[in-house]
Amino acid sequence: MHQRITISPELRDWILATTRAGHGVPEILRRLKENGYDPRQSRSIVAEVLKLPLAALHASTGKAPPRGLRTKHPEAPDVCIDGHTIQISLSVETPLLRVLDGMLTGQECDELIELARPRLQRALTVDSDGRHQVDQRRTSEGMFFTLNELPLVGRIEQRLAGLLGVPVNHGEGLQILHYLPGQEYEPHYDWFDPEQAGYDAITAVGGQRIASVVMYLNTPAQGGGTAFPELGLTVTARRGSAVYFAYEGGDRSSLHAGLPVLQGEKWIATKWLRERPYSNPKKP
Ligand SMILES: O=C(O)CCC(=O)C(=O)O
Ligand SMILES: [Fe+2]
Repeated sequence: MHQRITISPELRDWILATTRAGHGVPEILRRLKENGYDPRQSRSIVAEVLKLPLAALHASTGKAPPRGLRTKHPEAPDVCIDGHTIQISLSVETPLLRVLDGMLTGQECDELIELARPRLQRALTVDSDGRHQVDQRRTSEGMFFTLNELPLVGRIEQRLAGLLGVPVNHGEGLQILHYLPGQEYEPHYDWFDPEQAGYDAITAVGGQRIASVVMYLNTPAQGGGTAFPELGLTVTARRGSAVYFAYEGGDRSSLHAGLPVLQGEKWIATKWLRERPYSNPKKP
């Protein structure tokens, strides 16, 4: 399991001393990079030690923080969209996170699984040049629906748009993932690292990702929850429920993982949202 990012007293002292000596954040980030620190982690560490909002550190990288749309965060107890009621059963403010019960009906879950099953392929991740690649950190199988590909997909996308106040075309195509026992998705961020070589290519259309919704299509017999190690929180994978989390400007507390399935299998549908229009919905 991934450890919470720990900041050694020496590193903390060095950051404070370097700041007091008159060096700015860009210089501190440059020196950390020279010393082998991952830039995304460095920004989080510096933000924490200097008590700066993480988004402020984007300025140090020469990349603008997201300036497009932001999601509206659903508020407890319930939200009703087109006659479908979703229960907000847990709310966290940092990171912005909501557990959504009844996001999908049991029948919608079953239908999504059956539509996806014949189209599954080894799930990929996006590499530093913006290309999709096989990755040992992600051992599940998956597939993507295009936007509004089928009436069921379109209905779910409309529901998410209503719930989060972001038009459907800000969404990437719905991704279905299937995990077998032992399979997992190791801790990661869904937002793109501005320091990453392929950042400009990945964000050229749609801009930065601002939020994710992971919808559980079945209840694994054991394991398979979504863990947020910075919070010490694991969201139970339960058929029809979902976890929504937002991370505008890059938020390291949104670190999360699909825990290994211990028994049975796990199916999820993930929707990633961008700050600007990303997809062209298929006309119904
Ligand atoms: O499998 C999970 O619970 C998390 C999936 C996830 O993080 C993703 O699809 O980005
Ligand atoms: Fe993720």
